[in-house]
Order: sequence, then structure tokens, then C-alpha cells
Amino acid sequence: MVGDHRPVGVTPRHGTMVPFTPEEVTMKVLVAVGSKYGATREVAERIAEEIRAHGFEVDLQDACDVQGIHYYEAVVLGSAVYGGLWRRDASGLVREHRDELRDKDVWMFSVGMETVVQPGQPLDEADGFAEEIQAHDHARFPGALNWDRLNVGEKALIRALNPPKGDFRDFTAVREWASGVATQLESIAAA
Ligand SMILES: Cc1cc2nc3c(=O)[nH]c(=O)nc-3n(C[C@H](O)[C@H](O)[C@H](O)COP(=O)(O)O)c2cc1C
Repeated sequence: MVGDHRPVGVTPRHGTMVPFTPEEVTMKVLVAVGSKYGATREVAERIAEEIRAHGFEVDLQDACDVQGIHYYEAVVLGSAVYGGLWRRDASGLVREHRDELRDKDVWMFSVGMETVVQPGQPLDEADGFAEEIQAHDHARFPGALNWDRLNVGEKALIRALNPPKGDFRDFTAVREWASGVATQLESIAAA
């Protein structure tokens, strides 16, 4: 058909063969993450893997290592939550690149444990970020609490709450969310 260059190839998605265009496979996605003890970084790894499996070029970086975001068409930005705040490297990335982020397709995720939220603690600052940069979505995932690795100050802060310790991450939910992000990216790439 004249003027219709699809399909130029096929790529497996969701177990089926689906046509793709060159634009789809070259769209560059940054997954940037703020994590102190590694639980959130592993969540980010699963997100990056899932989006990559949909044919996108994905870079995964700690937020503190991100030099710039101009190279990327889309950004997935996440952080562990401590005292209602994102890790400083992740929130710093938002503050430093606020205007640029607003012009890109952005998804956000927070990893935390409701059981360690202090009574009366203000709402997560990341909700404000999501609004400011007009993120498509801000997902929340349960994290992990490895008591032995916490420092004295952290233990003192949350000891009275007597939170359940352990790994509460739901990687199935994480992958489902990331797959949804990838599906939206496919629509954007095809538009
Ligand atoms: C001192 C301390 C404060 C925390 N504050 C919050 C909080 O305000 N909200 C929340 O949802 N989770 C909170 N958490 C839970 C962490 O976000 C959770 O353990 C997360 O998985 C840590 O991720 P990381 O291993 O990537 O650093 C807190 C944990 C600690 C140790």
C-alpha cells in the first residue's frame, strides 16, 4: 500500500507477533531510581526489564548518576520513601529537570511501607512532583524492611511503630504496571 510502511518487521510481545516500526524500537527510555538499601533498585530493575522486553531501549541508572535527560524521550522515575520524602538524589533530579520532564512522557513510582508512616506525617512529597511534571501515573509499591541493616537513628525513629519486618515487594504487580507503561509507550511511539 502506498504511504504505508508498516510492518517492517515483527517482534514478540505478550507471546504474539506484532508489527513494529523503526521509531518504536529506537525510542529511548530512562529508568532512574533513588534507593538506600537496594529494595527500590530491584523494583526499578524489573521495570526496566519489562519495558525492554517490549522492544524499547532502556537505561537504568541511580538518580545520583544521571548526567542529563535530553537523550531520552520518556522517563520512569522512582524512589524509596523515607519520612514521606523521596531519596534526595531522586527528588533532586525532579527539581533540576522539572521543565524538561514536563515536556517528556514521565511515569513515577514510590516504594514504601505504610506500616512505618508516622501518625500525622504529611502526604508524600512525590504526589506534588507528579502534579508539577504532569506524570502519566504515580504508582506505589510495597517495599522491604531489613531491620539488621538499618542504622541506629532509623531504628529509633520507627521502633515504636513495631512494623513487620521482611520483604513485602510484589514483583508481579510491578511487572504488570511496567507492562502497562510499555503499552502506553507503544501508543505514543506509533502516534
Ligand atoms: C526510618 C525509615 C523511615 C521510613 N519512612 C517511610 C515513609 O515515610 N513512608 C513509606 O511509605 N515508607 C517508609 N519507610 C519504608 C521504606 O521506604 C522501605 O523500607 C523501602 O523498601 C526502602 O527502600 P530501599 O531499600 O530502596 O532504600 C521507611 C523506612 C525507614 C527505615
